[in-house]
Amino acid sequence: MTEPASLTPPTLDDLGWDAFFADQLGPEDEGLARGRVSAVHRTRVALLTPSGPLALALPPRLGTGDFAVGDWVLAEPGTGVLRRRLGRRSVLQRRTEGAATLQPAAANIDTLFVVTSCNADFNPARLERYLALANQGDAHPVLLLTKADLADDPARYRREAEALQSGLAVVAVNGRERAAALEALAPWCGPGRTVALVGSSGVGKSTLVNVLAGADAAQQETGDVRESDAKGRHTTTARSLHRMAAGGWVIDTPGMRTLHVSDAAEGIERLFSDITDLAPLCRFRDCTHAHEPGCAVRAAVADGTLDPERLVRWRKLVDENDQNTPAAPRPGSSPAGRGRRR
Ligand SMILES: Nc1nc2c(ncn2[C@@H]2O[C@H](COP(=O)(O)OP(=O)(O)OP(=O)(O)O)[C@@H](O)[C@H]2O)c(=O)[nH]1
Ligand SMILES: [Zn+2]
Repeated sequence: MTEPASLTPPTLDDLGWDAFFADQLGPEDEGLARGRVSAVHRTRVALLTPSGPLALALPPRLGTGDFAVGDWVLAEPGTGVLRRRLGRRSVLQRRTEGAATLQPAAANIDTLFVVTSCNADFNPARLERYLALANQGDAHPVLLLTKADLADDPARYRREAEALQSGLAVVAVNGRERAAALEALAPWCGPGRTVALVGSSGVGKSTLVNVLAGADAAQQETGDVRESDAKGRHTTTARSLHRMAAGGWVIDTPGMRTLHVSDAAEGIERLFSDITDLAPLCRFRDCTHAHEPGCAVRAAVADGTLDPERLVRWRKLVDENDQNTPAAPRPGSSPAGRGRRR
């Protein structure tokens, strides 16, 4: 009799180990356990390794906040004592209220599924924030449209979604139709691949995680558990890595709903490449595309090739990002001189 897949420890390849991580090893790392962070709790970090689960033993000075689900670490076999965390290929991070530094939420993700339903939840400005986050963290975004079955004109949502970022893959998916959903998402979910889901409450993320990860996700938090909370709050703060039926891994990412962009200038630039690609054609090199003569961006709005609302949203997001991103100290500027009036 063969063991159920969920009881067989994954191989390194299964876990997503590849040359990017192998290249970070030196001779001194010989014999260390290579583990992938499967859950980050307030006081502990859980690993998956080819020899089974392992609890990471952290030195006293290190909090669990330095780790993200999906991270790769080297630890002493047996004791689980941390040696070091490996460099990340991608990371989703955000600044939480009052925090000075960015908090990593998930690491080494290949694909970020940005989930929205085809109804009032569909909000370009919010979706653009998620896309900027994915771009900035080097995770490839894919937009998932749920509840197309309930929409009068699902094609309209698809058109609007495709216009959010050049080349963006948009997939209509209904988690209540298991086989079709698995097939639609298969390109991103195979062995060694890691996906994460973001989107607002009620769009169908839990339903999709359950479809993708089946029994593995059911052991953890489910929509049922959360619904039992009368105030609609999450009953857990942990994020975790679930093995998908297709061989890859899915990270559910609670706590990434209210999204304030910061430190995401490059992600925003990629998102709005239709605007940023035009900027070099403006007469002034530092054109703000607001009032300057010879502005190629406003010309594109005038001739109908650029949606004026998109320009408004771009400006808002850039401003928000500037406000939330602590300015790097400029050479030669003293703190006292910075805010001075002339
Ligand atoms: N008709 C239809 N219903 C859907 C679809 N996707 C999800 N639902 C339903 O929408 C409701 C919300 O789905 P959830 O998976 O709990 O949504 P969620 O995004 O996880 O929400 P939170 O748990 O609050 O984060 C459930 O009743 C699902 O059955 C879809 O494509 N079509
Ligand atoms: Zn301009």
